[in-house]
Amino acid sequence: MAKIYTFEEVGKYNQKDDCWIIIHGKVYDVTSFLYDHPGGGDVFLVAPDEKDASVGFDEVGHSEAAIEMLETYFVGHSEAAIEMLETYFVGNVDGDTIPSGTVVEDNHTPPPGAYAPQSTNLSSNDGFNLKLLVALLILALPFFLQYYYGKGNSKSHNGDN
Ligand code: HEM
Repeated sequence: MAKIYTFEEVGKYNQKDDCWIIIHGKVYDVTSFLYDHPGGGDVFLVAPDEKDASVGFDEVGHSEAAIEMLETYFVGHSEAAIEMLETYFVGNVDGDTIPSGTVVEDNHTPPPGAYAPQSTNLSSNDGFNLKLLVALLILALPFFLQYYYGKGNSKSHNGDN
């Protein structure tokens, strides 16, 4: 489970050699990015009560590449994000029933109602439909053969007559 930080805690990381920022409920350590950020380091070195940069980040209209870069600096969730999760909480999932290989990294945890399990079901449905089709074709094969040879025989009879 990713660590949870309070807004106040994040506000303390406000130095050039240790700088954190909050974007959409997630906390990022951008120290190593201060001098590389195309938009400059000043956007990160802000007053403690301005540490939530979600609006600024969105308003710039950052590229897909920039959004993917966020993961590199992820250190944990903000308290506000965790409180938001509680709003949508309906219950716990039985861990034993989750298929192996579907567990994701903490920083990729899908929000409630995410689509991953559904897509697994879809693909297994596709597999089932294909098997059903093949089985039906195999079952229907004798009828095709009978029809084909039956037709052929009757043709040859007609020819004889
Ligand atoms: C960890 C967080 C951030 C990352 C990884 C990031 C990354 C980037 C990248 C890759 C670009 C180049 C253009 C693009 O690909 O969109 C960019 C440009 C820019 N960013 Fe950020 N950014 C972050 C946070 C912010 C914040 C919080 C602000 C302002 C509140 C900001 C303001 C800007 C501006 C103004 C530019 C445009 C620079 C220019 O083209 O002159 N960025 N950022």
